[in-house]
Amino acid sequence: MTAQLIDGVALSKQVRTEVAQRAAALTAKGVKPGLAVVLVGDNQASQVYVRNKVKACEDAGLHSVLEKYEATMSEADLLARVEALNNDPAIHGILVQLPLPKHIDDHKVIEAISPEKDVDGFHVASAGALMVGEKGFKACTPYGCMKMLESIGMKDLKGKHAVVIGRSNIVGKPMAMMLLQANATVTVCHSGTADLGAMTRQADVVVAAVGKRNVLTADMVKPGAVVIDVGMNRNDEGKLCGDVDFDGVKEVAGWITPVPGGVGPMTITMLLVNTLESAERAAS
Ligand SMILES: Nc1nc(=O)c2c([nH]1)NC[C@@H]1CN(c3ccc(C(=O)N[C@@H](CCC(=O)O)C(=O)O)cc3)C=[N+]21
Repeated sequence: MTAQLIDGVALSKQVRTEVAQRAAALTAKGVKPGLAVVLVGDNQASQVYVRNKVKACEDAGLHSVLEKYEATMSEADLLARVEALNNDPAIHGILVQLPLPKHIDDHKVIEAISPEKDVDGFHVASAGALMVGEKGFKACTPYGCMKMLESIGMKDLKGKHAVVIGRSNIVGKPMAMMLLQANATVTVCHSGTADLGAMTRQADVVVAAVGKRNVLTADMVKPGAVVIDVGMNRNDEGKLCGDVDFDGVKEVAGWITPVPGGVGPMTITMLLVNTLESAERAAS
């Protein structure tokens, strides 16, 4: 193995300690940061993620509320709950867990969240703010990836070429914008890209965010490159794995993030950071 590991658990611990200190200071001033997590339906994976988020809040001294609803909940009822949370002064962040049941329009629900409480960074106003370099909540997963780069001395990416694989609204697109903001030269690849390997072999930083195993293999990586794996898949044995062929790529890359223990924990960490900052803004 030539690559060094970027440990998302260790980095999370560091950042969450800071969050806990700032949350305690704010609480002492009478404002306890609060996150509301809304879960509709009984998606197994969602139950686990949501529990992890609530536990992370508790550990950092944030107030959290978990609202669970039946899969049959109407869209109108969900929109009414979001509106109530928008108006609840004890709540500084609102997260509506995706995916939502099919009869509910997720776009409509996300747009109903007040941008001041959109700690997921999914609202059009948050995406727009990122696009034009204004203040707004950054989507937690790409934000966590940027923190990981910062942790290895790559806060400024001037002169570096970053290749993002994937163009989703929640990871690929905001990731590209954040890398651009950090002065990288950015290429976004996707299912319509003719020769993915030709692109990734030029990259100093590769971010894989497709949701498919082995999208990035050793032959596609420039020696010494930084490889960030956003994927969350199951292999044939049912084990959690990313989009990157970790065993192959770790022999070529300079740095690599593991799955599990990489981007996932950082996503939750940045959710705490956003919630804390929302509360700090509300208190000032
Ligand atoms: N409104 C909304 N916001 C989200 O941020 C959101 C969402 N909906 N829907 C689902 C996805 C998924 N997601 C994860 C976050 C952390 C881990 C995580 O911590 N994973 C651990 C392992 C967990 C395990 O063992 O299963 C790791 O990678 O080490 C996973 C998945 C947030 N999501």
